This record gives sequence, C-alpha cells and structure tokens, in this order.
Amino acid sequence: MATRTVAVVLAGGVGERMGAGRPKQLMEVGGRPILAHAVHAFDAHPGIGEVVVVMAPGHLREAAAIAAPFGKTAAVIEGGATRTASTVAALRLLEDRPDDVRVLFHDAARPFVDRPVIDRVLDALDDGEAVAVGVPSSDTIVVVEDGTVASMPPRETLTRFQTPQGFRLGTIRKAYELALADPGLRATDDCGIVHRYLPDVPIRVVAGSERNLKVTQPLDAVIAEHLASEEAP
Ligand SMILES: Nc1ccn([C@@H]2O[C@H](COP(=O)(O)OP(=O)(O)OP(=O)(O)O)[C@@H](O)[C@H]2O)c(=O)n1
Ligand SMILES: C[C@](O)(CO)[C@H](O)COP(=O)(O)O
Repeated sequence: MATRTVAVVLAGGVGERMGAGRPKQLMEVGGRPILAHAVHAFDAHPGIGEVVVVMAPGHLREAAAIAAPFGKTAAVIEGGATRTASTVAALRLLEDRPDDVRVLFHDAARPFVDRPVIDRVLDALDDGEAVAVGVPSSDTIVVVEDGTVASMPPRETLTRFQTPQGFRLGTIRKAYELALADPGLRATDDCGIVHRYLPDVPIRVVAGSERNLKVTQPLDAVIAEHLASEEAP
C-alpha cells in the first residue's frame, strides 16, 4: 500500500545567521550532523512511512550520504532560494500522491524534535487539515515601528511556532497554488501560507517542546551540544 504519511525535512537553507561558512544542518552536534538527528526522528517514528530531504544547492551529495543509511529516506532533492520555495520543491515531488496523504514539514535545523511532539501532530491530523506545534512565549513580545512600540499583544495570547507542521496534502497543495499566484507572497512557515490563502481552514495548535529549538545563531549551537550530551546513552 502507498505511504499515507510523508515527513519532509527542509534543509535548503545556507545558515547565514550561524555564519559557519557552510549550511548549519551539516554541522555536528553530539557527534553527528544536525540533519542526521532530524532525519532519525522521523525515520524512527512508526507513524511515518517516508522521509524526503530538501537540501541546499551544492550540498546534495553530502545530504544524500547522511540520509541514505536511514531506511525510510525516499528522496533527497534540491531546495529553492527561500524556505517557501523549498516546500514547493517537495510538493512538486509529491504531486501524484492523493489529497488525503498526511505531510509533515520539519526544519532540519531542529534536531531534537521528539516522538511525543510528532505523535501529537499525527493525532491532530486524524480529523484535521492543518496542525502547528507551539510553545507559550516566556518573553513579552511587542511590535516595534520606527524604534517605538506600536502595539503590545497580551503575552498569554502569544505562542512561538515550531515544526513539524502537518497538513493533508490536498490542503497545503491548494494553499500554495493560491500563494504562488500572489506576487506579494511572503511567509516564514507553511501554516502562514494556509492561514493567509485558506483562511477558513482551522489550524490546530498542539504542544511543542522547549527542547525542540531551532539552531539559528552561534549560541544555539552551544545549547544544542549540551542537549545532545544529555541525550547520549
Ligand atoms: N531556502 C531555504 C531556507 C531555509 N530552509 C530550511 O528551513 C529551516 C528553517 O530556516 P532557517 O533556520 O532560517 O535556516 P537558514 O535559512 O539556513 O538560516 P539563515 O536564515 O540564517 O540563513 C532550516 O532547516 C532551513 O534549512 C530551506 O529548506 N530552504
Ligand atoms: C517555521 C519556523 O521554524 C517556525 O518558528 C520559523 O518560522 C522558520 O523561520 P526561519 O527564518 O526560516 O528560520
């Protein structure tokens, strides 16, 4: 039977903010590449049938070498210039799959996603079309315009999104079809595309985890190394 659940690991970025001189997903934490941690999390989950890796141009061979040992790796493909373009590359690969297939998009830069988080996304997709993972904000977050506070949303209403973000394939496909026709398209995640272009689709939010950090800045690499050492057997 064809796979009903595909995990897409988005590794198409170049890691500019990390400044390591190469994509941060190739950097090692806990003795193996960040990308390997992310692929392993989905490969090891019994609810996932296939893993697709979307890699930064010029690094496909390294990504393939990292992903190939995982049995569920189905493809390693080239990403685009933006995260959104990398998601589109994966959707093109999956264009022949039925609309009810579940697809999870995960940042390769989040190496410590764990099974309970993936479980919650998959469970919410049983009767949902779009699912986000979030953690409450510990900081007060404000909108700043011209160096001055323009608005202060109440902190208890604010959630920091993580990944994976899960969708029925037909839903995310439709949202991107509409988005790609919009010359003003700008988005930092896939739920943002659904929210903007399919506003009637409810996006369920399930609990993420503080350990599911996105390795973005040099300090995150130090924290990631510490977290990896805690996980070591
Ligand atoms: N063109 C892109 C840009 C980003 N990503 C992926 O999206 C995730 C989140 O992006 P981010 O943390 O911003 O990674 P980078 O784009 O590599 O970082 P930077 O913005 O600092 O360059 C990462 O796993 C990254 O590889 C992607 O698949 N394709
Ligand atoms: C998808 C995401 O990780 C949710 O927090 C985030 O928006 C990715 O942003 P980035 O600029 O691509 O790191």
